[in-house]
Amino acid sequence: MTALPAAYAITPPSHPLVGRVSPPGSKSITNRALLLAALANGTSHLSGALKSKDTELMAAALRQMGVQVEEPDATSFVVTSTGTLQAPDAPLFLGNAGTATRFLTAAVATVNGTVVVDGDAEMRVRPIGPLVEALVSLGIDAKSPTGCPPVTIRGTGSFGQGRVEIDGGLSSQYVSALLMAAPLGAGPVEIALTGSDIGARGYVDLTLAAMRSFGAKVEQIDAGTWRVAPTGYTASDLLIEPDASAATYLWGAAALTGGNIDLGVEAEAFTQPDAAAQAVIAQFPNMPAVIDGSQMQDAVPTLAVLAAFNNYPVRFVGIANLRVKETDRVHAVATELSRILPALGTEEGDDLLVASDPDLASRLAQRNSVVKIETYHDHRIAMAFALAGLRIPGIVILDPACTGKTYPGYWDMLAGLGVKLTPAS
Ligand SMILES: O=C(O)C1=C[C@@H](OP(=O)(O)O)[C@@H](O)[C@H](O)C1
Ligand SMILES: C=C(OP(=O)(O)O)C(=O)O
Repeated sequence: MTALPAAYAITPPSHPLVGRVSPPGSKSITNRALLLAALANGTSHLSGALKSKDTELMAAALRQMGVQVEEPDATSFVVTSTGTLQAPDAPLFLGNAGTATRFLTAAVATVNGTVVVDGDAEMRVRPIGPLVEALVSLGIDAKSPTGCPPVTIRGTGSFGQGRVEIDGGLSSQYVSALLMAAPLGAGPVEIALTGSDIGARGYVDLTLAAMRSFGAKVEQIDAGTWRVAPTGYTASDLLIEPDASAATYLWGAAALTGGNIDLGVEAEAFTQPDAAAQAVIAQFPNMPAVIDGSQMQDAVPTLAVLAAFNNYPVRFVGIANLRVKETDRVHAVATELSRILPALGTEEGDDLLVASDPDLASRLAQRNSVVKIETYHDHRIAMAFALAGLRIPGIVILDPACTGKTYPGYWDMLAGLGVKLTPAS
């Protein structure tokens, strides 16, 4: 792959964006399927998969633990495993992949030996304490001195059994991580939510569906309790659906330019939570005055950029845990919107207020200045703010390569729709 420039200047297209674009495979499902295939005895074929930094980091970590992960083509993984992860001879480095980091932290408790789960500087400030405490309550020797990675897990080859409580308020990934490791328990494992509600529950549903595809038996006891049988996993073939969070940029690009982009899949067909954003985008430029982002968190940067052009101001609520994603997204979105126009985005507590202006594009059309969008190593800030560049001249996206976390082909996709991207610095 050729290296991307330090920045891209976007020229607003003079035409609506029209065409057929297949979004890449779902990050969430790919990283679940890679892990579950590695925990199964046999060979699993995963097709429609995402190949990006986050999934390559997961694949590399599994290879480090003795799992054979082959890549016959650009959208497939073939995973062959004995169903048992081996102790790696070096720490697992998972960059800023939240899914890989959290899911593996629980799964490596099944290793007979010591595993260190670590990430980059950003991951080292993303909390993992509640998951570590839950593992400790199961009798697992897990330590994270800072409450963030690195986490050191000294496994004895079993995941334990019995009841474990977890507060998933900061991240639903803690709950998914425990659920996915639970079929490897010495006996049944009961996972119960405590404390604050989990953010996007749809991700737990995604986890349960993936587990069942690989033969797990999960019983829902009540709204916040699951009992998982100690079945282990069975190798399976899986066709992974496209990424719903990636789809939000395409729905957004079509809405902002009055175009029509065919994704080859209807919003209703997705099982991922972010597909709910399509119904909100469909109302553009009359999106609601209050948008609850709690059940479509990764879509909030997309919706917030659209909101700048909406007919009415928008308040985003239910988004407190956007502060512990790749970057503090509440702050990043407010800051970068206000770089476009002072006070366009503001924070009020954990809410994000967008001072929408339906005339924003025409008001800024004559402006001759360049607005350099800081992207904080966050793929979603880069992808969402590129949408602003479809309407406003002078938008420059710094570090466009950061989209490689989940959508390496993002800029080629925009160029393919006729958007002019000029390398800049
Ligand atoms: O389970 C998953 O696949 C994900 C859960 C969400 O994170 P949190 O559970 O940390 O909110 C989401 O933001 C992330 O991109 C993917
Ligand atoms: C929050 C995200 O990722 P993760 O938590 O998996 O790093 C995301 O992709 O927007």
